[in-house]
Amino acid sequence: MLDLQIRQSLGAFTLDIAFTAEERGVTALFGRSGSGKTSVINAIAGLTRPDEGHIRVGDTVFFDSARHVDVPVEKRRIGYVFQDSRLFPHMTVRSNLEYGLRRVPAAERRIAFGPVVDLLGLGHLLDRRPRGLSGGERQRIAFGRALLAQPRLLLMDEPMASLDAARKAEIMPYIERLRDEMNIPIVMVSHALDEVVRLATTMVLIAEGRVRGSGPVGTVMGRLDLSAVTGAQDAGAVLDLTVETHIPEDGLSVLAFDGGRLTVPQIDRPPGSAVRLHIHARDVIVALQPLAGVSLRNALTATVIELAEAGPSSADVRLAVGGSFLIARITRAAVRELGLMPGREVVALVKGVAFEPHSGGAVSDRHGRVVDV
Ligand SMILES: Nc1ncnc2c1ncn2[C@@H]1O[C@H](COP(=O)(O)OP(=O)(O)OP(=O)(O)O)[C@@H](O)[C@H]1O
Repeated sequence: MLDLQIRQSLGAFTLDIAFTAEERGVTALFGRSGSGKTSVINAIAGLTRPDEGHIRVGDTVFFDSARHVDVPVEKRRIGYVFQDSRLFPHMTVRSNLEYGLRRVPAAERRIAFGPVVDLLGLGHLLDRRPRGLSGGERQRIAFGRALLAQPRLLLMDEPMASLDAARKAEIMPYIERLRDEMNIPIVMVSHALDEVVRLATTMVLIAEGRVRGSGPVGTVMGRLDLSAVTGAQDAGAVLDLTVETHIPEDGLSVLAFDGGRLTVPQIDRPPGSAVRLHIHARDVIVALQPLAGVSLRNALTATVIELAEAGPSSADVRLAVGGSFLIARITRAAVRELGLMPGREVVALVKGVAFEPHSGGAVSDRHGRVVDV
């Protein structure tokens, strides 16, 4: 368990942050510029000192003001990856990587050079120098260097912010592999919702130095009160499903979760794989009963949980589907005409989904694409 509770005055700005997160996977600190995300990871790294509170990772206490614990930066064994890779330009890729390894006594090394090079696809780059490599390649080397320093925790501050969309698409699968195969907790700062939805296990939404919501991504994204913080354009829910079966003759895959099944264009992952879907509120339609004679295949039985205004003419409807949530953005006139209110059973029709692969294994080129279903 990652357990953080800190108060810290930074000039006129006050950071007052508390959250817990699973150690497994990626904890994403998400918020606008200036909300305090970097200040939180600087405190975790030990680069700054909170006025009070505690920072713990599992049994390891980095900071605890009540117990006068403040482990110095170099003893925390935290890997830090910045927006720009900060590699040594005069050294080869191999030497840059070995720099991480050499800082740890041989007896304490449990992450070895070869597997990290394989994991990050760096084998063909070892004799090159950082100059001339793409931004994505340099960032992969920075991940490798941080990993080889045998960290207890990996901090990533906007690791994709300086990359264009194509490079970002290239590097995301490597971050997924880090997440799924290395068994090191990762705390990542991001202000890009697509990154958070794709990579995060736990999402911590930060605004003005405070946590507005935290928990599993699907739970945080499914809250209507937070859609203004995440960005109204992006309102929508996240579902974690499992590939149940493929229907090759129709080019379809059937995905299952505790609220039912969704049929999507065939995806390149074996049955049993975990798949994450980002379902935008504008792609969900609400009906009072199952519709006959429509081309949409995906209809889920749902219960209205909550309604909120989303604009002069629109409303967001939060729907429970099994243990998961969907959000539908519809007109306020429709809310009135359908008599929608909390507790009402409805049918949620899903028009489109975006794939966000969320487990190890091969990543196909379909991932990340928005498709109509
Ligand atoms: N040492 C400091 N002294 C005074 N103000 C500070 C200090 N450190 C941070 N701040 C202020 O704290 C606020 C939060 O900064 P922080 O860099 O943590 O935000 P952020 O969410 O990471 O933003 P960005 O995405 O732009 O990096 C900002 O208003 C910043 O100016």
